[in-house]
Amino acid sequence: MLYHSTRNKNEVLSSREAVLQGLARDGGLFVTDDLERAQIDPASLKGSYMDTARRVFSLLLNDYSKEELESAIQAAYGHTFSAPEVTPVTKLGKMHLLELYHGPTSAFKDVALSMLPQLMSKALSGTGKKIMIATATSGDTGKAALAGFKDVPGIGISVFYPEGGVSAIQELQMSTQEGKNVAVCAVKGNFDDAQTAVKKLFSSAALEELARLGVSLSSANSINVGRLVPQIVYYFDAYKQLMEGGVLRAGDPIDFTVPTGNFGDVLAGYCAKRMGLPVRHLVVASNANNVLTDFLTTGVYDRRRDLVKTISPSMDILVSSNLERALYWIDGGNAERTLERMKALQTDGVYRVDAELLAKLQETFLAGFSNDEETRDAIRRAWEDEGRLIDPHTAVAWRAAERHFDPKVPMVVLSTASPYKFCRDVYEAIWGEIPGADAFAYMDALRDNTGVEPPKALAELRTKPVLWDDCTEIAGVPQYVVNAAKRIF
Ligand SMILES: N[C@@H](CCOP(=O)(O)O)C(=O)O
Repeated sequence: MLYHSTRNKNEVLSSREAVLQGLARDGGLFVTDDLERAQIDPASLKGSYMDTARRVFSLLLNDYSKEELESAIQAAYGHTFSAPEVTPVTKLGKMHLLELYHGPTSAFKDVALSMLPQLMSKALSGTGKKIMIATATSGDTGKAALAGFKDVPGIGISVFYPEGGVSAIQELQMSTQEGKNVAVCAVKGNFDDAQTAVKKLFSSAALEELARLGVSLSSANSINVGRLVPQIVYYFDAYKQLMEGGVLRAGDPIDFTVPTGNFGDVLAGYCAKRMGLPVRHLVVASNANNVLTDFLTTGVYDRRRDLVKTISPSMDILVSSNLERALYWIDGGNAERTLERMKALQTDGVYRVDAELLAKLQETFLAGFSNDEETRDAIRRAWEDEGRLIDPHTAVAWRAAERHFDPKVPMVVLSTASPYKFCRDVYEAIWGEIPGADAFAYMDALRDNTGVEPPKALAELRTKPVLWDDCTEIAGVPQYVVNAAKRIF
């Protein structure tokens, strides 16, 4: 399987090269034109999560050897997830919940970020190369990337998160990170600023400075194809679990609702569809930063608005990077038009797609958004009516799913994080404020009121020393990465 940029087809890379490089030189994202050749018959889905992973990886990452993939899969999923199914499907009222938060850092990012370090290490092996990873996070990717890459030989990682723009627990997860090859820094700006700064690194003087140190740059965000591929697995695996549970038969349609920020997770569902999974609709669920709902309704992508801080901070994003891949594919693989749109987004902050392309997008992608009040209401209803404790991002998705639910087609809501990452907002949504309480008092109160135990790694944060309190202006991101590389290598 070969990969090239969404913005031009001239630079062609193998999957291991694309994984190592992260982002194309022209700023585009790596895509393959051969998804339709990578078919998986739903009737053939059986066995464990690792069996499903083997199927998907051997098709999309076929320049890795069978032995390399096997050892990566064992390391990623053999013992790191607390659920035997890795990503179990459970019930939430008349819908299904795909629980993606049983990994080491309690967010769906663990599924891919347990695998990406394996893929990078194997691609690096024997080359003598060193890699510096720069990652922007609105809360979840950062910690999962730090945990995944901690002390991986030949690889360093720096993570940038918006100051005051993540939950207290998310910030502590990152600021207490140990490891000789890591760096964690808040930025004076929002996630979009951080992500733009990281993307610009790939065509900046910092790239040359890193090269002089013998270091190449890469990314652990979902712009890296090595993040996207592992996320395709759980769509197939959810379908398999529903077949095994007698909810559907091979070939029956299925709908998914995905809480969406950078569009990587929902795009993985779209890839699964193109690979033969009978996905009918993918509901794109947003919070008050509803740029995607507007786009999928009107065809106008307009980021010229203020970013709103919400109780679902991981989705506080206005530039959804992976939409670029969806547009490339759905527009028939047209790199020129993708480039034009992305240029317009960069220079004018807006682009429009024509009615034909909008109609094609709407065949698969539906949309819906919730403000914070509606999100709190959904968290409370999930607990009081269904006995399920859900995090704010899952609550946003559940509300959007309710709006698009069709009783004839199973609806799977992606549950992307443990409610304990957002214990204050989750508790307050159900029982109201505890005056003067800190995040851990809310964690305890949530456990006492629900009987649901917090993940051990989150509970242990209360005694961990803070190791990182760096903060930089956005303009300081390149130098921070270079300095981190000098320290690490
Ligand atoms: N929601 C993300 C933002 C980055 O998304 P990614 O999937 O591209 O890494 C986060 O929690 O950091």
